[in-house]
Amino acid sequence: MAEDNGEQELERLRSLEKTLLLALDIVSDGIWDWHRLTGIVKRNARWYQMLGYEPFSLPETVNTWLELIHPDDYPATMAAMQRYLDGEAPLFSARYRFKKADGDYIWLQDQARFVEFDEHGEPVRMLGAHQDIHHQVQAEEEQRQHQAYLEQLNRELERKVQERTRELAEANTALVQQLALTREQARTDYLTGLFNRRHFDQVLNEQWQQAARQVSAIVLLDLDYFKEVNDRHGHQIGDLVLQTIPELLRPHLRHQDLLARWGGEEFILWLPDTSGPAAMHLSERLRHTLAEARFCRDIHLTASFGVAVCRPGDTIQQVLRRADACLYRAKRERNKVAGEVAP
Ligand SMILES: Nc1nc2c(ncn2[C@@H]2O[C@H](COP(=O)(O)OP(=O)(O)OP(=O)(O)O)[C@@H](O)[C@H]2O)c(=O)[nH]1
Repeated sequence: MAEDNGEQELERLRSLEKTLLLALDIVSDGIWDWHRLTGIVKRNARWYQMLGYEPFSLPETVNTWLELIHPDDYPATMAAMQRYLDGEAPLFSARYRFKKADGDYIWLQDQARFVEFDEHGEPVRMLGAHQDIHHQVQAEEEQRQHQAYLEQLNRELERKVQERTRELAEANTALVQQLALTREQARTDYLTGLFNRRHFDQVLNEQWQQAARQVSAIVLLDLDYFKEVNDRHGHQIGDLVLQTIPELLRPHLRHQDLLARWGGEEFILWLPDTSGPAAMHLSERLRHTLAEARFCRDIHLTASFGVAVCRPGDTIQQVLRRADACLYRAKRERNKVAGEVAP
């Protein structure tokens, strides 16, 4: 009776194992079954089919497995197995390339664990399942390459954007510099470096209303007999002399005084917050300075000055006309400062 029960139990277990193997067969592409004591490794027909070998054509040993693993994946696979054997992992799990019958490799996912132990608890049987993940790995690799390509494109784009931004910034700086230069040139007399007549007019117009509330003066300065300098020494020397004028005048001026070339050998000064007598006094100093100066080629030169005071209600033109009239008077004698007769 007891024997019968034992037989039935064995039969039940065999049937259960068959069922489990069938289930494994469904969820995997190949099953391997390693008996530790004999060293035999059984592989099912699907395992051979997956790899393109004739069913059951390879030696049923562990070496068959070891020889078919791609050399590059071998160390990591062995390390995974060692971790499981050492109890560091709950099951053996590794992903590696495996050689097919045609010599190509396919990517496999291999998972296994011990399923039987002897009476001392030592494992005697390991059951494993192979999964063909070749397409999945290929897709992952393609995805990785695509991602790397996109990142490369992105870096390239960023580099180009940076380059373009730098170029634009440089172009912008050059433009700003060019604009500043053009503005500077537009208001500067090219020969003397002084403000030109246009800029003098502009500044005076801008500040006139404010200036009209305080006393100020305009001085016209015209070099005497300058034609003779040109005639005797040539136009280039004449230019040099004209270029020297600002250096001689500037030391006597304040920063708020506006000096400009009015045209030819004529200069103009606007002296804000300056009374008539103060303007006359300054003009005398300037006249004296020019008369004392020695220009190139030991040229002596004098200048005549017309000084007009800005009164409340005056227009610029009125003051300029008066300064011109004074200059006209000074020119009668030359090397002379003429101011307005007090009304
Ligand atoms: N070298 C040079 N000469 C200039 C320039 N602008 C004007 N002149 C000269 O200045 C001279 C002015 O001559 P005039 O108007 O007769 O006056 P002036 O000889 O100074 O005589 P007065 O003003 O009457 O004392 C002319 O010979 C012009 O050619 C310039 O930029 N460079």
